Amino acid sequence: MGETILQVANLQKQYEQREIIKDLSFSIEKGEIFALIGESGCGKTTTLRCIAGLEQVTGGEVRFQGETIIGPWDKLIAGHEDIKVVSQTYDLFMYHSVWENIKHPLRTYTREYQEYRIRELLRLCRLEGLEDKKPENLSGGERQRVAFACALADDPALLVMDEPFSNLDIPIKSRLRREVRRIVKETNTTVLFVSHDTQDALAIADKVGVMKDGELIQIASPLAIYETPQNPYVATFFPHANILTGKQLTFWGIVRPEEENFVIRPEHIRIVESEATRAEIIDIEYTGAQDVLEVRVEEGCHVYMYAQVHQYEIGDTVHLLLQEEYLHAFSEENRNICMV
Ligand SMILES: Nc1ncnc2c1ncn2[C@@H]1O[C@H](COP(=O)(O)OP(=O)(O)OP(=O)(O)O)[C@@H](O)[C@H]1O
Repeated sequence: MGETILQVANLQKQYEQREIIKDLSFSIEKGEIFALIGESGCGKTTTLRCIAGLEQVTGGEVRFQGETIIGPWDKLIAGHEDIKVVSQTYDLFMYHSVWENIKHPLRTYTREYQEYRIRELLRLCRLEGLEDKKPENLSGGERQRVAFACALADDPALLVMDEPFSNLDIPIKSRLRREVRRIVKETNTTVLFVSHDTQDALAIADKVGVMKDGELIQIASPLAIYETPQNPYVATFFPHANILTGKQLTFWGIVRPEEENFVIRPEHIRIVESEATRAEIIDIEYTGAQDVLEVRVEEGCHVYMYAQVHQYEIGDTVHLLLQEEYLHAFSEENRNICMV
């Protein structure tokens, strides 16, 4: 077990009598990347702001490096000097060079240290050659890296990022996610970030917390969140999840308690040559690398699965194999927590 750097205990936050954060508890260890994911409006940004000391909490406590975080009502300058927040808009000085931007958080250090540290950050964030440019003339991905360099400059104990990849195109996003993880691990920085994109969380987090209506409904590794979601809500946060009842599993000859609910991922349903379960393809979505098939097994029982592109047509009859070893059952008390 590593050293716990942040502990959130029974956090609550109300705005005008409305409960936004109900009762939130989790902790982060030093060097860990923690992703908070959830639908729009579920309270992710509010949680980040409470943790960073930018909002007054209504109840509970945030402890950072063993000390209680003080809210803005009790502090002249809101926030904590060892927690750096990177906002969705990056907050850069658009008319000053990249060099000047990174120098700003280092202004209290000696000139020699500033030079050394800026060069190190330019290398780390792959910004060499861009130091004289102004952010207004950079691409979205480059701006994001500058914001990241600025946030890391003063070596914060905790980096808090709100939707860090939301304004980026998909190819840039995927590369930047890998870069962020590399930099964070290289510098042993602790990161808490929020996203509504589950791919962000799977790609870079060590631990994921899924939020729903101001509560955390599961905290686990990306693998466990994907493979053993606690309830249908978490399961369907990832595309094309198949939620099946025990009764529907009998179409595949699988015998399980009829009233139980299960999830099976699309990659674990396959088309086979043998006379297995018959089904009809009712829709096909071309995604480039593969086709997503929607297949009707029986009236009221449709599943999603993946196939090679342009191999099938709508109306084709196929035989399906469901890999039973990948079936995951929801417990009774969690089975009804679904997406609305
Ligand atoms: N200062 C405020 N005063 C009143 N209500 C607020 C305030 N800030 C946020 N809220 C409300 O709290 C709820 C949660 O907002 P929050 O920004 O935390 O959600 P979020 O999960 O980060 O959403 P998104 O993914 O869309 O950014 C929303 O209904 C929002 O309208």
